[in-house]
Amino acid sequence: MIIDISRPLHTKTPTWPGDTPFSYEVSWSKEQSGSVNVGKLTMSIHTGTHVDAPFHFDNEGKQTCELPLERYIGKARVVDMIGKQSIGSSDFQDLDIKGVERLLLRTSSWSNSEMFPDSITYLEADLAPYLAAQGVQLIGVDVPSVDPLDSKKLLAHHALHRHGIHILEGLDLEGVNPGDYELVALPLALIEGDGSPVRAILRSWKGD
Ligand SMILES: Nc1ccccc1C(=O)C[C@H](N)C(=O)O
Ligand SMILES: [Zn+2]
Ligand SMILES: [Zn+2]
Repeated sequence: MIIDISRPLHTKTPTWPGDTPFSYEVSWSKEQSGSVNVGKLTMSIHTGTHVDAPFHFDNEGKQTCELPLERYIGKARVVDMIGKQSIGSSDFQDLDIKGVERLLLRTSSWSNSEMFPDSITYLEADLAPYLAAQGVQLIGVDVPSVDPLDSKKLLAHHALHRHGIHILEGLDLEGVNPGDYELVALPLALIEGDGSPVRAILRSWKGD
């Protein structure tokens, strides 16, 4: 069974304040072309469910096509982090995540999916070295950013990047039970890019 953990993209999908609104239109209709409807898509890369490429926050960082695909496909653990203002290494005291390569955090802090949130559960800068020591290589969150929404320094983004942890944002983890799954969330083959929208799905893990 496939669990779709992507947010739907349509004109009501909230965008980062000030960023490009989402739009899809048939720019060349079947009547006009004589054969097909042809669509045109305009959106920010950071709308809905997406990956951040390091170039998003580092001019020297890797762009989308340079992202290693194996990070975005494989065994992943969903953990419950509901009701926290922020998440640091101490929040993992009672959890054993040793050897978990892909970690998805269910914060449930984006309550109204039709509105951009006012505040979200964010990651503390001390989390990245802790996660890296456990073997984590990809972190996924159910909110638009791993940092506080008003952050300019993006401490969590930079710390995760320094520790080789890739970032997946804007997941929909409502109703997903904690546990192990297979994750697929592949970025597009954009030659240039500061990230990419993804179709993110989970499948039940069928054993190692
Ligand atoms: N789309 C934006 C427009 C303007 C300023 C920031 C953004 C971001 O998306 C940054 C965010 N920290 C992010 O997680 O990727
Ligand atoms: Zn982003
Ligand atoms: Zn980000």
